[in-house]
Amino acid sequence: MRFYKYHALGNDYLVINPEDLSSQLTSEQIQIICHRNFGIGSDGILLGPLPSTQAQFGLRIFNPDGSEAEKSGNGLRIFSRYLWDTGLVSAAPFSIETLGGVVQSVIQDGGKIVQVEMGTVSFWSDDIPVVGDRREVIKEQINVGDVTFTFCAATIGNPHCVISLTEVDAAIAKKYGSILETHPFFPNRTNVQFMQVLNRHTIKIEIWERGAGYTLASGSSSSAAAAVAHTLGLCDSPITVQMPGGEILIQINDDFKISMTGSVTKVAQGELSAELSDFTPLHP
Ligand SMILES: N[C@H](CCC[C@H](N)C(=O)O)C(=O)O
Repeated sequence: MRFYKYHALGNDYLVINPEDLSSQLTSEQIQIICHRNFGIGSDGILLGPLPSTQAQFGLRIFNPDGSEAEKSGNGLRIFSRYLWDTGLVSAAPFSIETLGGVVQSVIQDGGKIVQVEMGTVSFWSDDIPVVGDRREVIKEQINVGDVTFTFCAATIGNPHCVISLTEVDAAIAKKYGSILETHPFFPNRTNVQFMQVLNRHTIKIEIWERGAGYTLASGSSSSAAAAVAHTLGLCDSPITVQMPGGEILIQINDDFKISMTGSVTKVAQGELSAELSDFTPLHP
C-alpha cells in the first residue's frame, strides 16, 4: 500500500489513494499506521481522491485514534498539494468534498503554499454540537476538575472549544486538553484551543486535537480561534495565528466565511509493509 507523507507546520498526514487499497481501512489499521513507534507515525490519514457528486474530489479524514473527522484545515492543504503533485489539478481553483462540507482550494508558490476557503464558522450549539438549549456558545463556563474556564465553542465543520487566557503554553494544553476533549458538554467530543491574543491582528494558540492529542498546528483550530477572537471584538481580519509549528493566515469576512492560507511540505513517499497490520503491539 503506497503512502505519501506531508506535514503542514508540523501537523503531519499520510495520503493514501483508495486505488492502492485492496480492502477498506479498518480502525485498527489506521491506529497502527499512525502509531509513532509501531507504524509510520502521523497525526492522521487522508483517504482520497474519492468520487463526489458535490465537488471535483472527495476526501475522508481519519484521526490517529481511528475516528473520522468532518474537516481538517492542514489536511485539506496537504491533500490539495498531493493533487497538485500527482498532476490531478492545475493552478485553477478546485473543490473538495469533506464530511464537513465542500471547500475550494488554490495552489500557490508551486505547491508550497495552499489557500483554502474553509466555509463559514458557526457558534450555534446545535451546529457544533454542544448540549443544552439552542444558543450561540459565547463566554460560558466549563468545569475541569477544580478549575473553571470561560470558553466559546465553534464549528467550521468540526467542533472546537476555545479558551482565551492572558498567557498560554504547551503545558496547559497537555494538562487540560484530554479532559475537555471528552467533556460531556460535547456529544461528539471536541478539539481544544488555548488562545492568547497578542494584538488586533495576531493570536497564539496551543492545541489539543480530538482523536489526535497535542499537535504543533491545526488549520481548523486556527479558523475557529481566529473567529472567536473576532467575534469577541479582540481582533480584526486578517489574523495571523501563531502555533508551535508555525503560522497560518486567517481572513474572515462579514458573514464569518473563513479563508486559510498556509504552507505544506512533502516529507516522503513509499510502501507500507504487509507485516505492518499483522503485528499487534502488546500495549499500543
Ligand atoms: N482532529 C480533528 C481533525 C484534524 C484537525 C486539524 N489537524 C486541522 O488541521 O484542522 C477533528 O477530529 O476534528
